[in-house]
Amino acid sequence: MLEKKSAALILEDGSRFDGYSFGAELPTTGEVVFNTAMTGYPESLTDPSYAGQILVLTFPLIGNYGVPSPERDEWGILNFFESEKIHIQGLIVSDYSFEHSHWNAVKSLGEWLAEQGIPGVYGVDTRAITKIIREHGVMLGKIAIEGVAEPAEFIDPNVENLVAKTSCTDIIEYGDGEHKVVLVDCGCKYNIIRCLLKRGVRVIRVPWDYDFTTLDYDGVMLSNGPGDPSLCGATVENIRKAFAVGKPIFGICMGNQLTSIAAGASTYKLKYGHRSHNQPALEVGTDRAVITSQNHGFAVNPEGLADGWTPYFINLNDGTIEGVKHSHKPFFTVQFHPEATSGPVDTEYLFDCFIDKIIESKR
Ligand SMILES: NC(=O)CC[C@H](N)C(=O)O
Repeated sequence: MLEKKSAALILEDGSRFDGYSFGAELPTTGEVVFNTAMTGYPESLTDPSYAGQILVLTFPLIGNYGVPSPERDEWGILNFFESEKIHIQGLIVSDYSFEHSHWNAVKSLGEWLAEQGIPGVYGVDTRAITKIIREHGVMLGKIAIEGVAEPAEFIDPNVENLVAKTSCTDIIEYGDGEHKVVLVDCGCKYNIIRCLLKRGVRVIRVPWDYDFTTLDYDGVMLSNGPGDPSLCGATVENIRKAFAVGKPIFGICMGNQLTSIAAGASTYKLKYGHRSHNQPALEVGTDRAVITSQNHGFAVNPEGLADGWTPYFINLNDGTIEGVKHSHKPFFTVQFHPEATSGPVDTEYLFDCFIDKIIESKR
């Protein structure tokens, strides 16, 4: 057992939660968000959409299965993580498991956080923190560590273009499948690439602001990504050009928000985000609901959507828009994660719909 060092999460409203440090002993500041999923911390921590955020996990027992091996698949993609590094700013848990056990674990969660310079706090009531955020709305926070100077100010990560910070900077190609899909990397999760590759796609991953309409492609995949969608004007311009090209477009999360903006809608910040594995979404015009994995703090206001565009899914908890689609063009998007990892795979069929649209549009 490590020697206990005190650490605390301090919220903008002055509330303070005292616990102990694990991971890197580096104070930090960021936007405090909560996720209610019971599993998937290796995937969540490496999801680039969490950039700038201090993540609070409501499920109490965390770290019990350690951190998986960094093995890669034939395309060079890490098998058990969603990107190359941890993207969260800090981690807050209730009951940290000092002793992990899993066939595939190569280290503990605390060691992994320490290695990557990310602080963690354990021994706090993460459900109490969540209740405060739900009442007050999303807040900034600081992690303070005993014996180390506290960050002077609360810093809001969303004023920066986090997509530009997490996107690739060069074009990367994966696979040799028959369908050429441009993947616009706004801070892409690896499972989007895996879901495309296993469906016979050659993936051409391009930076967030790259004018992909100059390339030869069969379809466009717009990825998830961190921060405020209204800061990604360059991507929105390129999506408008892609509307004119007319080839299939599929957007996920940030990709949904940017497509909706390109189609005339706007985005706003939710009181607190949707981050869990059990968000119910209704397919508009049907009786079919799907259980979805989500991780977003912004949402689409559909007012202003151009003719032909309609909401695709609606969140059954709060009625927010969970995607848009075009009535006669092969364009559709979702706010949730059909590539959920971890999380329910109910909506992975949407990748098949995308491939079907590509096949149809090639005819
Ligand atoms: N996962 C995502 O793509 C999130 C999109 C955006 N950053 C939001 O929080 O709403």
